[in-house]
Amino acid sequence: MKNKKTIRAAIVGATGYGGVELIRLLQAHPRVEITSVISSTNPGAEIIQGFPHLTNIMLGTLDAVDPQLIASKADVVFLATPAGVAVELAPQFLQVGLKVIDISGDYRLKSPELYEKWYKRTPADAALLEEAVYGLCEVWGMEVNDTVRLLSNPGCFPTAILLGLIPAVAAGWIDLNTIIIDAKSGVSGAGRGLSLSSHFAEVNENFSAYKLNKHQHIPEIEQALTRVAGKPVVTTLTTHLVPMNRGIMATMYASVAEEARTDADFVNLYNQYYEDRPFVRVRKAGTWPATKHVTGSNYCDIGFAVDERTGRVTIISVIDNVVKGAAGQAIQNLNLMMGWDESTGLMFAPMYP
Ligand SMILES: NC(=O)C1=CN([C@@H]2O[C@H](COP(=O)(O)OP(=O)(O)OC[C@H]3O[C@@H](n4cnc5c(N)ncnc54)[C@H](OP(=O)(O)O)[C@@H]3O)[C@@H](O)[C@H]2O)C=CC1
Ligand SMILES: CC(=O)N[C@@H](CCC(=O)OP(=O)(O)O)C(=O)O
Repeated sequence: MKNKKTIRAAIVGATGYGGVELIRLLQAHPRVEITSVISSTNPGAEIIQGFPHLTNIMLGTLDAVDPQLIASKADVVFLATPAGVAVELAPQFLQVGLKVIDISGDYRLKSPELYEKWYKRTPADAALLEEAVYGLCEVWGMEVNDTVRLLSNPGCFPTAILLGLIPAVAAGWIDLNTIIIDAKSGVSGAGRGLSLSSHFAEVNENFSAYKLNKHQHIPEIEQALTRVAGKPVVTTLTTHLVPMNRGIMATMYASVAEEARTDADFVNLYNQYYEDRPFVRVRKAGTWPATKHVTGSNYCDIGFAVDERTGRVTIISVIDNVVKGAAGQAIQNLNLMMGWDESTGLMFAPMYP
């Protein structure tokens, strides 16, 4: 597929938040044609029936989940489906020769036992878990190329958290035993399905913590940090739901090593680490990002505050969960798989206000 001028893409889960965002971004991508949008529950329906905002943009009807049909129409398939679905579907799509980009958590953990423990589901085939490439572009983008058949897109919280922590961990600037992560997400992170916890009256004017010490992103974060550090890393993550549609803010705390004394030290380190990476923006010392600074975009913005009094650093990292945390990063990975510039079709500014 490398350097092919254009490719044809199919989207499974096209009626969910991640899938609809893939439609929005891919329809404006200069080298991708969306040739199939797929629904397991409503094949045959017109896509604009449920999504009037796509009027005049996306025509046609939803296809069924039929690997042979999809392979006849597309080169690559995005899976924007709930946990457990890609375990079943990815092997079928690979079998018919499609490339697979999975935005669920099904292929992120290398250990089947860990997946079973944290997701409480049957894990994917161990050989496919081994084969899947974890596409955190700014860190392991060099592994994403035309040989990749199965690309596992990082989770929304892990994307913000890992981009915020990895340069400091790689440099040995923070004490690995002291990392605490406090993260907040807008409600779209929970998907489009109805549930009591995402009900307006439950979320509006409210701020709640959930899945304490049980969040499925904990092993994903630890797996990545362990890989970077070269020794086991464990961490505490508390996730919160905040009354907004999009956005994740991850606030990380850790004790700093002697050589990392000031905000400016961190700014320089991160600017070096992310040099030439178009989607990470490091804030100047003394200024910090807010979720609105990245809304609707593929950016991750990061800022720092070193406290000489406590010897700790606070790192703040923000993303749009549906873009950089899902559809945008998935397209960034597709660009790398295709040998295209990683920013192709993704260089739009955030929405403001
Ligand atoms: N929302 C977010 O910010 C992020 C989400 N993710 C992950 O991405 C995935 C999708 O998330 P999101 O879009 O929010 O979820 P949604 O619940 O909004 O959408 C999921 C879609 O999957 C489809 N689906 C459900 N079951 C099946 C099945 N058995 N076979 C095929 N399709 C099925 C449904 O469409 P239909 O009924 O029409 O088939 C549904 O619209 C999840 O794994 C999520 O954890 C990752 C990062 C961020
Ligand atoms: C607000 C909210 O509920 N967010 C979800 C994000 C889930 C997600 O994106 O799941 P995977 O990355 O594991 O696929 C959560 O915290 O579970």
